[in-house]
Amino acid sequence: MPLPAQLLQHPRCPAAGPSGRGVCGHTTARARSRPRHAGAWRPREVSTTSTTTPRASRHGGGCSSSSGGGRGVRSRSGPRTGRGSSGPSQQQERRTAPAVPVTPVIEEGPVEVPALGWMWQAGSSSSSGDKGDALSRPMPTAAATVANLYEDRIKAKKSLGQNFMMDDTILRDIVAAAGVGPGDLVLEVGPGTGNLTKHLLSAGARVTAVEKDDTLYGRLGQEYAHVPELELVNGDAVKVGLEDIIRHMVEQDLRAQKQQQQQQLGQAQQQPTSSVSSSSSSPSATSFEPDAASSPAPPAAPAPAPAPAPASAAAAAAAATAAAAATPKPPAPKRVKVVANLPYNITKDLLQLLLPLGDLVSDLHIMIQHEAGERLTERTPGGREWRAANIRTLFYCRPKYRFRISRFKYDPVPGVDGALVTFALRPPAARPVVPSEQGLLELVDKAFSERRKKMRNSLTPLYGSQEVETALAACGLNVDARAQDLTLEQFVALSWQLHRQRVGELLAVRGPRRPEAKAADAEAGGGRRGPKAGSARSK
Ligand SMILES: C[S@@+](CC[C@H](N)C(=O)[O-])C[C@H]1O[C@@H](n2cnc3c(N)ncnc32)[C@H](O)[C@@H]1O
Repeated sequence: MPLPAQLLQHPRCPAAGPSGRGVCGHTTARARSRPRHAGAWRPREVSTTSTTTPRASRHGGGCSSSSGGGRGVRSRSGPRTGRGSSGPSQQQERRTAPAVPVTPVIEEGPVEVPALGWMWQAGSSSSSGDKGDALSRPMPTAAATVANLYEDRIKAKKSLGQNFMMDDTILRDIVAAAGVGPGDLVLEVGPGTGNLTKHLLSAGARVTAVEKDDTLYGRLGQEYAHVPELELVNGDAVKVGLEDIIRHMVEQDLRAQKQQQQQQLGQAQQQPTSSVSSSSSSPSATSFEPDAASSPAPPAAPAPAPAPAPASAAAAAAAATAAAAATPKPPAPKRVKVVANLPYNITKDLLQLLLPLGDLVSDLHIMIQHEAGERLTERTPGGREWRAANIRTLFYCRPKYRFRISRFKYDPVPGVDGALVTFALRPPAARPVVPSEQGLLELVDKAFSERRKKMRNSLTPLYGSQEVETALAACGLNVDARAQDLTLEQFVALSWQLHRQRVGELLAVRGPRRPEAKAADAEAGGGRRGPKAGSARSK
């Protein structure tokens, strides 16, 4: 685990974990021998003085040993709009700040663990447009922010799956793989120390993050209090009502987009008006200039030409089209991206919650256990790893295994490696057509519940054995098939066939239906019909 030079393993650190690899990121004995911060992490204070030396910029707020009596990085930045004023020296500093890449500033000499909150100082918001300031400020590494937790004697909670990512390169890779860019809406589950959050924010996303741990939520809340791009929710992501939260994100953004569009329209309307009014105040001034120079008497202004009537209906249509093109389209709702280093114990529940939300969510990019990632992205039936979760996943999305992540990049070190997996969600209209989504999922769950049994036996609580055999045969499948032999398409065909058989039975009992009921049915079905029996051949 590469660490900044000054963040060597603390020899007595219990958090070094079983690996003993020094991933805890604690400070060296030298650094710790200095007066410990009253709290290495504090609510962010806004100082309007500019007294910071580069060294002091590493100190947390309130550290008695830091020059300027406050967090260097804060005092240096000056306020963002509405939060105090920046003195001339600060402005000068801002102008001259070199636009270096966002990398940790490694300094010589004794250092403290950098305080959390590397960039969200006044003037650093993406909305402020003042990037130079943010970029010139030291950014604590992911490892350092974790070390900061331990400095405050906060231990990682196993029950909450707290294995913090320690490698900024991986965090950047995740954000890049997720294609997060300016203006994107991102839901993060389990921000923890904010390690991933800060990379999402620095990519320009608006982030809503749900954290269950009260302590970590409290720390983030104070640190990012003045960051409008981040909204924090305290709660269990599985129970907090994620769908409502996501819907709210989309609606809020849509309102903001509409407001922005109206403002732009207002500005655009003002501009042509002023140019028209200036030209009308000195009509044809430019065109008459040469004549004015050669003749004392200005020529008479030509009579205004009558507005040309549209030569034809085609011209009128063209004019209407041009007018329509000039009218901006109303903004479209954005779909949300979910990016998270998930606690492994809630992966399954969260996927069940999020995969069906393809109308609101475009894709999930989640760090999960490597083995779980391999299983969920399996596409070939027949193996022991082919499960109900594969069918469900493929029904709702296209899963893709992106890259493996060594367990030694986390602290504490978990028992297994991680992986980044992407799930590109299908909007509801792009999913396979089935008689009932719930019915298909029940059929799949039941079929896999006793995977070693033949389906004509495992499905018996839902369907009779003969009924299943008939349906399998009608779909061109082996009547002895087991759940693990079938693809998603074959399950879809089977569910249609079973549905048809049931409807047929009902009709046989009730007798033929009246034509008007059939017509009503056809209308309700919207023309979306299932595949014909026999269209799904067994492999
Ligand atoms: C694996 S850590 C990831 C932390 C951080 N994002 C990182 O990459 O270092 C998982 C985070 O999820 C939080 N968490 C655990 N269970 C949760 C739940 N049910 N709802 C929301 N957050 C949860 C933990 O407190 C922890 O902060």
